[in-house]
Amino acid sequence: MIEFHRVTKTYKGIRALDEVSFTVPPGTVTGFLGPNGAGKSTAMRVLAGLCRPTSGSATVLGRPYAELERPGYDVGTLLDAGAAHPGRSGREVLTLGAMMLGLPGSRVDEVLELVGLTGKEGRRAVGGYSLGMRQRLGIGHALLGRPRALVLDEPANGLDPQGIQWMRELLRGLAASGCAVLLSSHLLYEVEQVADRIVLIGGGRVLAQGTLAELGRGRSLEQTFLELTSHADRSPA
Ligand SMILES: Nc1ncnc2c1ncn2[C@@H]1O[C@H](COP(=O)(O)OP(=O)(O)OP(=O)(O)O)[C@@H](O)[C@H]1O
Repeated sequence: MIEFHRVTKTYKGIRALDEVSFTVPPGTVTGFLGPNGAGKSTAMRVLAGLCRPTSGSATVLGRPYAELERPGYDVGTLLDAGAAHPGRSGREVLTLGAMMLGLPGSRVDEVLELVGLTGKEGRRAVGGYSLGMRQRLGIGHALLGRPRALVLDEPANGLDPQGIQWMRELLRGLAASGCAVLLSSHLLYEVEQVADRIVLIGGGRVLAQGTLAELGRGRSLEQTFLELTSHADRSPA
């Protein structure tokens, strides 16, 4: 379970998040949507312990990230596909991640297979990877510890149609095994295919949340998105 409880985050003069509350239940994929600058990445960074909320709490399995005893096994995150060192190979990036979690080398092979970076691709330097390959590596890194919650910031960017289909099946499979998946994306059609629930934010506030059917009431997700976000202004910090 992922839970945001009245999370506010202000930067100098900017209220990036304003009393944001929602949950991502286990066994679901929750699509996290909002226009550019809505606050999605900030919320995910707060959840992953990369920045502190000004007030409120964001928790995984009932605890803030910093208080998790085995964070790599509790929550996997992909927040920036460009974060891996460009001089390391994909296999080296995953090997370092596995070592930090105390996982055997066989888990690296499993994950390389899972994300389709086997053989030569796994041995290439990440600096030479396409965006789609970096996303696959980032998803693999997030999955190393078979976490019970997964936080993915725009993982479909750069994936080709096969890659998008692969990711859709992967996320549905993870949710079926009980994982709580929070997925941000601007690809509304894709979110419609994979998500059980939607949280829509704009101007740092939750504008709507619920199942696709509850939000849409017969409209497409795109129509709902455009209608609800057209007047979302940010309140002053
Ligand atoms: N480190 C920072 N310092 C100051 N302002 C920031 C910082 N990070 C984010 N912001 C501001 O917080 C607001 C929310 O940004 P955020 O990146 O969370 O939005 P987003 O929904 O992820 O956008 P996008 O869809 O464009 O990725 C924006 O106004 C942004 O400029």
